[in-house]
Amino acid sequence: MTNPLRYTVNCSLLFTELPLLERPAAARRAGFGAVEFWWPFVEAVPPDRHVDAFVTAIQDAGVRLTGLNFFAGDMPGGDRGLVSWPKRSGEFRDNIDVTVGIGERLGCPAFNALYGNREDGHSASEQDDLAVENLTLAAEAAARIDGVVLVEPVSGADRYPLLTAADALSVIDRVQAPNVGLLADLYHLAVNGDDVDRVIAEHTDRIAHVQIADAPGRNEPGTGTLSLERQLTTLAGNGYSGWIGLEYKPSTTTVDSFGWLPRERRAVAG
Ligand SMILES: O=C(O)C(=O)CO
Repeated sequence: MTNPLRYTVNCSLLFTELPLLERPAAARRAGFGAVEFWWPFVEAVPPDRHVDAFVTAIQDAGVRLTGLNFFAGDMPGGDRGLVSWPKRSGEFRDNIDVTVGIGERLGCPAFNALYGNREDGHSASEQDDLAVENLTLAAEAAARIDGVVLVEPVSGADRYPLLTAADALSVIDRVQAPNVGLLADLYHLAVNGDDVDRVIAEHTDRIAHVQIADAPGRNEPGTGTLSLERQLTTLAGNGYSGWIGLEYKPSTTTVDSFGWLPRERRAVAG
């Protein structure tokens, strides 16, 4: 790839060969200077010692944390966030200060608030109204540390209602906070049938974070049919200067899966 973009390793999908706390150092050894994580604990409010161990692992590795997902429920079990869930909204609210607190300790600027699947017994509008309230609370907390809250269209979850960039942007418009932005995962958008080139052409200014994987397969770039190199170059040309999250499932070992990205381009300063 020949663009000036900055890459960050998603240590929830990469380096899963290793215990979670060893992954930041492994990313550093592979030549990267930045990592991102899905919520790294099993509960919304983990014990302080678990939070401290996570913070220390990142500090000791000498990498920066560029993104952290809020608690999103049981992800392996199919949950995709609590933001719009009436029954578990309290857990999301309790989690806001813990997540932003970790961000404050590590200088992390971006927090991904997965929206939540549709739930039986609650109307879509009830869930959407709750999501706006919760995203507003999250945005207020993140603003205290100049952070941004991300809203992400996701594929592969039958009852997750945000599939396209337009779906996420309509939520963001309702929240009306300046620090809520689109997480454009080029893999999820493409798999959901969105017109990724058009999203980039029309909405680069609303994209607060980008993630990539190739499709089909959600493996490293070059394993599928997506035009990731061209799309990242266009994003950069349109003024996107944020991080690119490598959020793919390595088709081989994690270290071998970085073959597509020359080592000298892995840890760009800044
Ligand atoms: O659930 C997923 O696949 C995600 O990308 C969450 O950030």
